[in-house]
Amino acid sequence: MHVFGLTGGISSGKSTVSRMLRELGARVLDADVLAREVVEPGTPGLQRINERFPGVVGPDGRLDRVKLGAHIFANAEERAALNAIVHPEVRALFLQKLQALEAEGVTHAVYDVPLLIETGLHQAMAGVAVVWVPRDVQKARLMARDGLTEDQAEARLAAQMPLDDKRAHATWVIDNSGTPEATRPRVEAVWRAMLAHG
Ligand SMILES: Nc1ncnc2c1ncn2[C@@H]1O[C@H](COP(=O)(O)OP(=O)(O)OP(=O)(O)O)[C@@H](O)[C@H]1O
Repeated sequence: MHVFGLTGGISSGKSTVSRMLRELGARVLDADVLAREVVEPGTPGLQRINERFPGVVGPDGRLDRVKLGAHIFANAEERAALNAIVHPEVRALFLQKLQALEAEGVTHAVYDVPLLIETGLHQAMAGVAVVWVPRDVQKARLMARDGLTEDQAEARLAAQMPLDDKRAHATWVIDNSGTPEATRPRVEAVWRAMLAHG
C-alpha cells in the first residue's frame, strides 16, 4: 500500500482538495475523523480519557470537548497526557482502516492530516502534497469563512507553521490561489503522479 500525505494550513483549501481527490476515486483517510472516532461513546479511548480527566464525559456518555479543551488549553503536561491516550488509538485505527482498504484491493491511499509536518509523520509517507496559497489569500479566505477581523485572522495564522515553510517538505505543492476550476487540474496531476508511484 502506498500512502500519501495531504496537508495545508488553516483555510488553505485542504478540504476542497480532499473532496476533489475523492471525486477522482482516491480513498482518503481523514485524521480529524479518526480522532473523533476513537473517543466515541463506548470506546476504550473515551474510557481512558474519563479515568484521566474526570468530569469531561457528559451525562449523555459523550466527550465534552469544550470542557476538555478548556482544561488542556493552557497546560502542556495535561495536553501531553491527552495525546498519549489519543495518538496510539488513532494510529491503531489508521492501520486498521488501511488493512481494510488493502483487503478491498486498494493500492494507493491518501492520509489527510492537518499537522502532518509538525508531527513528523510526513517522513513516513510515500509522498506529501501541500495545499498552498499566498499568505494574503489565506488571510482573506479565513476572514471571509470564519467572519474574523484582520487582527483575529493574523493571530490564528501566527499560531501556525507558515505554508511557505510547509512547502519545503512537499513532494507536490498544490497551488490553490486561483479559482477552484484552476485547482482541479493540479489535483488531477498530483493524483496521477501518486498512482504512478511504485
Ligand atoms: N480556490 C478557491 N477559491 C476561492 N475560495 C476557496 C478556494 N478554495 C477554498 N476556498 C474557500 O476558502 C475557505 C477554506 O477552504 P477549505 O475549507 O477547503 O480549507 P481547509 O484548508 O480545509 O481549511 P481548515 O483546515 O481551516 O478547515 C472556504 O471558505 C472555501 O470555500
